[in-house]
Amino acid sequence: MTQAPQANDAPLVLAVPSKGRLQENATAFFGRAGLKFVKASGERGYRGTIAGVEGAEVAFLSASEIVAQLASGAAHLGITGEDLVREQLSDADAAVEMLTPLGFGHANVVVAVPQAWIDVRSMADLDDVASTMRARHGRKLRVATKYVNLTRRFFAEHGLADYRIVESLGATEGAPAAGTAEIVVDITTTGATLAANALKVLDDGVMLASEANLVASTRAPWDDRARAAARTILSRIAAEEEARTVREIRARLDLDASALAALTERFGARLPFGAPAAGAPLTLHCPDKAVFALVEELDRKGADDITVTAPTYVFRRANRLLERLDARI
Ligand SMILES: Nc1ncnc2c1ncn2[C@@H]1O[C@H](COP(=O)(O)OP(=O)(O)OP(=O)(O)O)[C@@H](O)[C@H]1O
Ligand SMILES: O=P(O)(O)OC[C@H]1O[C@H](OP(=O)(O)OP(=O)(O)O)[C@H](O)[C@@H]1O
Ligand SMILES: [Mg+2]
Repeated sequence: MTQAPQANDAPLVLAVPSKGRLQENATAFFGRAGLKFVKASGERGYRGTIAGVEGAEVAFLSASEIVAQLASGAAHLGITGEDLVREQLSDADAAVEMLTPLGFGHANVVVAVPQAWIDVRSMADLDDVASTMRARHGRKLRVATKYVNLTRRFFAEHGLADYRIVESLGATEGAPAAGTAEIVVDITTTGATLAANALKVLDDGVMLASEANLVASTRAPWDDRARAAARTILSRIAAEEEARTVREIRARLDLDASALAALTERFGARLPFGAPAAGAPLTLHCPDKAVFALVEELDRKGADDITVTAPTYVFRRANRLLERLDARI
């Protein structure tokens, strides 16, 4: 049984991107879940709280610092890119639990070569280039990247060994033109930066398809107070997520139990409030994709006043996010 949270327990630390590509989307994401950040004044805005949530502190950090704080246990929960988790943590599966992808911050980590290399389309072709360079000129292929670990792993999987990494912490795509490397490994979304630098992605050169994730630390001090705050936060996030993908359908229609069961089964719907009493309206929750097919079926069965709404939140006892967290801490 869980104890009542103690006031002197450590609070939950939620790490949120404070700059860069993920910041705006992360704040909007929590906002939709009814979680509003309040910046602590006088602390230069690096710390804050969540309006109406006891026992939680917000740390505003860069996406990469968030990974470090989750790994050390200084933060309990954080939003960051999967690319950074995979790059920065060699023991990601032990240190953190990826609770859920968030549907924003999509970007691919890719191997890109000069467009002028018209015969080089695959990692196997690149391997040939690297071997030839080594044999003919005694030089190793230079790869500019900040994704050192992901690159080593991916190249090893493709049996490519004749290369050298040139660590790059900015303007990586410019390295081939500047003459500091032959090829690059970098992150891309639109491909505009690669194109502007006359680079192309190899056909099998997508190392990782990344997006922003809600990530939990297994090493943070999960006192009862932090657990209680996590419960509040994750139940709101799950309630918003469930609501976003569900439609509520109400209708005037009398069906017997077996017809109702067949209907819910066929459309992946639920009866959130059970079978209606005689004469009472029928209420269904169905996946948004199934809504019109279900409406048409209700119509065929003689229903009237079929009313479809999108709920704001659906709080359910079964919470996938909490279950994932509870399994790890
Ligand atoms: N087009 C993109 N380029 C880079 N990162 C992207 C892109 N789209 C989404 N991301 C995600 O955003 C994360 C943070 O990148 P961003 O460049 O915004 O951070 P930053 O705080 O500016 O850090 P840095 O100074 O190291 O770039 C990336 O690791 C990746 O997960
Ligand atoms: O495929 P695209 O849509 O063109 O995006 C890719 C570019 O965006 C990122 O840089 P960012 O703007 O974050 O600058 P940074 O290198 O200073 O992080 C990334 O490092 C690429 O250079
Ligand atoms: Mg950046």
